[in-house]
Amino acid sequence: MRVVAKFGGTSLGSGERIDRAADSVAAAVEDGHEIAVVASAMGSTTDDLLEDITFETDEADRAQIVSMGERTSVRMLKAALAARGIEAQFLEPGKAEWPVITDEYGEVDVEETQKRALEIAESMDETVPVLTGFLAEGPDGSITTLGRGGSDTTAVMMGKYMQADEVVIVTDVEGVMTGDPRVVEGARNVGEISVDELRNLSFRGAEVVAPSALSYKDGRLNVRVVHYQHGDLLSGGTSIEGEFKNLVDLRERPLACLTVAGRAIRNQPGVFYDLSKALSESDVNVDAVASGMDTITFYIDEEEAERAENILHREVIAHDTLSSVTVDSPVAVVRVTGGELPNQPGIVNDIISPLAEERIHLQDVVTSATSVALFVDWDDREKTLELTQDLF
Ligand SMILES: Nc1ncnc2c1ncn2[C@@H]1O[C@H](COP(=O)(O)OP(=O)(O)O)[C@@H](O)[C@H]1O
Ligand SMILES: N[C@@H](CC(=O)OP(=O)(O)O)C(=O)O
Repeated sequence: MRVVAKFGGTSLGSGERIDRAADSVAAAVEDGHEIAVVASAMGSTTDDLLEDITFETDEADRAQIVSMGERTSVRMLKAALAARGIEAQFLEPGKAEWPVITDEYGEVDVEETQKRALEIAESMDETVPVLTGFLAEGPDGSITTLGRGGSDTTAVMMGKYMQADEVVIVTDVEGVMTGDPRVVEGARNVGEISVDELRNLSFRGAEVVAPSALSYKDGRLNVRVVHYQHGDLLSGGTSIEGEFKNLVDLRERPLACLTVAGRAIRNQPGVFYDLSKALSESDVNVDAVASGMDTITFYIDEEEAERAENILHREVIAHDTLSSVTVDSPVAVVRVTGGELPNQPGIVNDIISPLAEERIHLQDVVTSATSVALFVDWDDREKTLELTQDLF
């Protein structure tokens, strides 16, 4: 198997941990696998270096300084592998074989990176390449970075472009857990998770895999997260399933939009609970919820509209603070999913401006970490789809 193994800062936090990392790589190589290593900076080195920059610097000097973290790690790992009789070679920006090349805007030059990654892959039957994670090389040969947490991105990108079978992210947790084990009690390994689900979690703060890394996950590449104490790179942990896709998708069936109005409804948390409980007890499936200060809107399948209207009406009668329920249908929803939505300031504006220019009435815009849902009149669905097609 061809595997890219990424060791995060925590798994390289001491000499002992580096020894452990080298043992696991050596064991996999001895079992006949082709292994490439992507290394982060040891422990909190990146944070420490950034904290020490107390003076004015430009981006180029800053990148040079922080790069020392990863550049130290690859030397350590290469030497630790050599001590185990494993032929290894460290790679960093500036070396002829270095693969991660960016253009003048800091975007990865896919063609060049892919070409170089394949060249490295061809050498893997003889040597273990040990690459600095997080770092890239600009068109003028300068060092740049892929942003915080960028080693995960290096690893999945290299996995894809080296045509590896698997990327293993080695870290200080058993895998993707039901909650952050540093905070919640009794967190357990989820075992399997889809790439879309994990991207949502990552954009919402689960550091375990950097969200931008997952954009490189395609269907044929396995990505797994394992604990550094597990020892075996080739089993265990959490498996990340599926393929990352940029998608503009129209829900095929029309929705109805049911709006309950009431005084300062948003400040009455019990009211929202009562309304959704009533719907869920009657098995009404809610597609989306949008709330304003004095309204809560439920989007549900149009066929359920009359039943749901009656259910919500009973709640209006039962609550003094609620005044009415109204229904608007048919409504269409177009969902834009993917890209780097949360990292693109103004993206929602970019999505809705063309709709405004065409005088398409937007009933609601519901955003999540990785998607934007546009609720429009049913008759405007094709036009909305057309106007959002060219986003990616
Ligand atoms: N749902 C989650 N599952 C696993 N780890 C999580 C989750 N949410 C947050 N984390 C945190 O992510 C950390 C691992 O990410 P990070 O510190 O960046 O590791 P590394 O140094 O290996 O890159 C864990 O120590 C854990 O506290
Ligand atoms: N060392 C870099 C890159 C990185 O990905 O680190 P880690 O794998 O330890 O999260 C940072 O701290 O941002």
